[in-house]
Amino acid sequence: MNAEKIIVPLDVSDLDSAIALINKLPQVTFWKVGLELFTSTGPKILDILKSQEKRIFLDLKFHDIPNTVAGACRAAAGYGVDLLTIHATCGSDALKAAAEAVEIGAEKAGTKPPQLIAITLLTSISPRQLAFDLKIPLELPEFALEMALLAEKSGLNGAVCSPQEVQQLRETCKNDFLLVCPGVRPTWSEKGDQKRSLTPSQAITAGADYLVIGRPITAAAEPELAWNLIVEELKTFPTKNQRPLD
Ligand SMILES: O=c1ccn([C@@H]2O[C@H](COP(=O)(O)O)[C@@H](O)[C@H]2O)c(=O)[nH]1
Repeated sequence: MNAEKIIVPLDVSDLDSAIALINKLPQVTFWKVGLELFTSTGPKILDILKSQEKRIFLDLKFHDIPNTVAGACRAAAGYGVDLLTIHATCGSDALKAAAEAVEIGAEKAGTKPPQLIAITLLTSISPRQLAFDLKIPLELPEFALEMALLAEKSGLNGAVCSPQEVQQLRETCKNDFLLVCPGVRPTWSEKGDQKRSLTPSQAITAGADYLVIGRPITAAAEPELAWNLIVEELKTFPTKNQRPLD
């Protein structure tokens, strides 16, 4: 079912707004908790989502030295979430330490380890910014691919990439390497700060396992209508990669 491949971010600042959004969109089975909500309200939202049997993407995008990311991953794995993020640019030592830490943290908490996925390059970065701000001397698709391969080699379960790079990653990485795409924009929505978008059907056709779609749904005048339009669009595009998380 393609609707289950859509992850909606709870990009709000307080619990009441998060609960209101969850109640407004009961069809959503997979929610993302990110930096804003987790920093302002802590892990309470995870219990709320779990009590409603929702799947959870804890998108904290860890970026630090190996010892520190390992500690953070051990703690986050104890929450029993489905997906957890770390930046690939932490480097292989930190990625390996993080991959080991989620297993340890989950075992200690008696829960299933999250799938640890690496941010390859934020979808808000343009090729020009990669070259001139970040001074990375590679073409953007090559850099994203290298980051995904580093994550794969370091024992991670998948990567976060823009829909524009997902086909190349799908063709190069192992079949069971999860590819999660934010920066997805239906034709009728605004791009905002996203620089490397494709439409939901293009992203799925290119090989994305999951799409993260926020403002086109959550900031729409009628979020449920926006959700339905996206689900309708995806119905005509059978998925190549039927890989449920469990
Ligand atoms: O490279 C990345 C990594 C994470 N995100 C997150 O996805 C959502 C996208 O929200 P939209 O409203 O659909 O733009 C947001 O929570 C980001 O933190 C990303 O956009 N790009």
